[in-house]
Amino acid sequence: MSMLFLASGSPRRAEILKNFNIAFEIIPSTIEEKIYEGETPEQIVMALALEKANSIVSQCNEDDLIIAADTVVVKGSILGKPRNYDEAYSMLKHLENDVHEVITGLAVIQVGTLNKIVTFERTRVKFKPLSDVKIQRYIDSGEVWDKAGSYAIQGKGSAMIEWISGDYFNVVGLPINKLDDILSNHFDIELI
Ligand SMILES: Cc1cn([C@H]2C[C@H](O)[C@@H](COP(=O)(O)OP(=O)(O)OP(=O)(O)O)O2)c(=O)[nH]c1=O
Repeated sequence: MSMLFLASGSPRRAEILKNFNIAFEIIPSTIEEKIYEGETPEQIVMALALEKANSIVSQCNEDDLIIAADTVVVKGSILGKPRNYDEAYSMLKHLENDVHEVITGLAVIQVGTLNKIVTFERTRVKFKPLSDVKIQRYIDSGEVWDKAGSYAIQGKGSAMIEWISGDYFNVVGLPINKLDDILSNHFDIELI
């Protein structure tokens, strides 16, 4: 019997997929997220998503499908996860009172055939103005650490957001609307 695998250690990605009546297992990928020089954010997130998916192929069976994703925040440069307080502070300072993009690369591969679909989704997000004190308090809340761009739209970060344009779930890390199309059109799997 074929199985669906999510190659991710992100609890958010698993939560999004759990909304649906579809069985899946989690195998976190252990790839080193290296920097791809000279490539666009879209190329980078697609390459990383594919690399994450490929990294668990040896643990699956021929009929299985693997899903993986990679999310970055983009405003001029690419903002990944903050490594320390100063990085979190400068990311949030850079994002406040302006519009940025959240781009998620999505890869779905079929183990036996190595048939693969790799794509990306983009969501625009507008932050409201944030005082320095507010930024400090937000970092102190502890929410920033494992999040691209140092915020979580699904958490306290929601209070900093004026509007978004595009798929909300793409910001949280899994563009579910696009994943639904891929599973349905290419692999005969219906989420709904
Ligand atoms: C912008 C934003 C990002 N994020 C998260 C989603 C991703 O988990 C994380 C970006 O890091 P990723 O490297 O995409 O994913 P990950 O390392 O957490 O998990 P894995 O590679 O094992 O799948 O940022 C939020 O949860 N909320 C947000 O609003």
